[in-house]
Amino acid sequence: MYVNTKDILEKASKEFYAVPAFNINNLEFLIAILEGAVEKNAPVIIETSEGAIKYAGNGDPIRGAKFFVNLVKGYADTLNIPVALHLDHGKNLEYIAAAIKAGYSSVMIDASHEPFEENLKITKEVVKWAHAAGVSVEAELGQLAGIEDNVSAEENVLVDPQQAKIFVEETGVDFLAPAIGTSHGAFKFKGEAKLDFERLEKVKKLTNIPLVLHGASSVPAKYVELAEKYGADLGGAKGVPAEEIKKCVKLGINKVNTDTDLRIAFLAGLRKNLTENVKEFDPRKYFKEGMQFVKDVVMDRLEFLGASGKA
Ligand SMILES: O=C(COP(=O)(O)O)N(O)CCCCO
Ligand code: NA
Ligand SMILES: [Zn+2]
Repeated sequence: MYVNTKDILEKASKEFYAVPAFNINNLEFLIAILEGAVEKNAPVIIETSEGAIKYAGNGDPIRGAKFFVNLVKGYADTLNIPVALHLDHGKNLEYIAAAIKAGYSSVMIDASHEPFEENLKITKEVVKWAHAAGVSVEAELGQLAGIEDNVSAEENVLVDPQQAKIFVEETGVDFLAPAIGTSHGAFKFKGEAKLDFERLEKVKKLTNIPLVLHGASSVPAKYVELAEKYGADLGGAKGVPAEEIKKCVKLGINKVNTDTDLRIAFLAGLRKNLTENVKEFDPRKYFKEGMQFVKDVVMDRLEFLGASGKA
């Protein structure tokens, strides 16, 4: 069933588990994710970046947003697990408005690159709009490094826990993404993964709302190696070890954004299948292996985040 993101995350926050938010750009990833969540009897959040909406709407945000709401709601309403649709990294008010109007469960207003007061002001506006339409809101404090889609920043700016308390009280935001050292994309961390757990613990205590971990892909070596075996060049790819993410969940992270892991898994399956079936030209056949790998990553993540069986 199609639900509000807040309902999924409030439950997770109370019971200290996390729900993955998986990015999609097409039908194949959606099917793989939802079938994996059904198999694990788990809640799941589907999210689209503004770039995904632009892609699906061929440049028109209203068409793209409606496309994804109808696709996700249509599929979710035939399932017995809770499914939410979230706008990831909303920066452009035209896209945020299109998502709210189309019927997204929630939207992120990412004004984290603005000074604190500006971020607070913009977020307050979006919360008013979204709540009037029954849509929940995510915001970000601090900045992640890393480039992906139209989301980029030079270096990490870690969240200030005192600011987080004020921010949540003043804006009424439903869930918050505190920057604690992760970054987007397949090439995270210069050296070892370094997440600021003390900072995270303080933010949870001071805000007491569901928290979001961005840049949470683990970049599993087995799919990197398989993709490279069939011609990809992902040299130096590195992610957040699952154990580190599990520590974050224990400290109050409840939504775990995952995009890169699905991209690499699909790439590995697609390259493998195309190489091994040179006569195949039916996409329903040559996409299958990539979809299976995406489903495997989804089920593994639902398991280690503690979302399995929580539908
Ligand atoms: O935080 C994340 C996930 O990051 P990753 O999967 O790269 O670790 N996202 O918000 C999804 C990707 C951003 C724009 O495409
Ligand atoms: Na988000
Ligand atoms: Zn992100």
